[in-house]
Amino acid sequence: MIEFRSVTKRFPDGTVAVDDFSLVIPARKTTVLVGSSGSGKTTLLRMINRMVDPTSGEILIDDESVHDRDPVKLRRSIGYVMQNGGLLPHLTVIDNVATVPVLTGVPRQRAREQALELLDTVGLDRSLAKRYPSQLSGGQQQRVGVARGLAADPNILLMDEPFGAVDPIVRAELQQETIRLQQELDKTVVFVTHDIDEAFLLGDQVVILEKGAQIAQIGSPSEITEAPASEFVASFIGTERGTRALHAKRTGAGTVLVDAAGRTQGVLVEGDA
Ligand SMILES: Nc1ncnc2c1ncn2[C@@H]1O[C@H](COP(=O)(O)OP(=O)(O)OP(=O)(O)O)[C@@H](O)[C@H]1O
Repeated sequence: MIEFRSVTKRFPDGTVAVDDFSLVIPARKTTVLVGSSGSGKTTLLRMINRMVDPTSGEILIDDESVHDRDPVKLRRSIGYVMQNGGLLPHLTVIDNVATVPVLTGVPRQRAREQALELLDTVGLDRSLAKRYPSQLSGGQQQRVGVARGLAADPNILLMDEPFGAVDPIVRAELQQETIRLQQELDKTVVFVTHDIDEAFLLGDQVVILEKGAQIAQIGSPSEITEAPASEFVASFIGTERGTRALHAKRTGAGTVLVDAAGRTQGVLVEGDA
């Protein structure tokens, strides 16, 4: 479990990126922080692994303040996946994945074997292991980024707009892979995005943020769609535009619920009555 207690971050230039933020992030679930650009999502994420330290307040992991942890060790024990994959351009795929384990003392050969297994986990062919990041597609680079984030077998995985830079089809593939990985690996995932559809697809808990990381609403995707807490949330999730309005559609396989764009959102379970 990760807990933010009244956390504020004021940068030296006076910008208050996060203003008195409190949140409990349950273990082994995916929590998505979603909000428009500049709402403080990245700053929140980076305070978990101490890439950024709060000005005031506390962040606890399993009831222990991160402030009492060595920042380097803490950072290596938490997986972090960045938007551009965060790969080191001068290292091959396999060495990119093996870097953190080697730094923490795993023998190089063992770390490389584990790295190959991780390529399987994220759905990459092992034949890519010797390539450099520039020789991969954007989607492949993101998968390597995820493998890298998982390399230290962390309990916590932080993902910062990891699929922001890939095309919509690859993005959808990566989202499905993320769902599969989460079921398989059972990590505490904190995922940042500005895409509400991605948030609803991946999040067990979705936190909608306004400027200064003010929480506009927090809940499961269905709790939020069924009862948006404010005009802001309603317009953010698009209910006003009607894009999320569901209607029933009969198909050969039964009745499904589709949204305004024609995407299937669920299957209607019909009772006997
Ligand atoms: N090092 C810094 N110094 C000064 N201000 C900063 C710094 N880093 C971030 N900020 C400011 O803090 C606010 C929140 O930034 P942050 O990157 O956390 O937002 P975000 O929600 O992740 O945005 P985006 O989706 O654009 O990445 C912004 O106004 C940003 O300009």
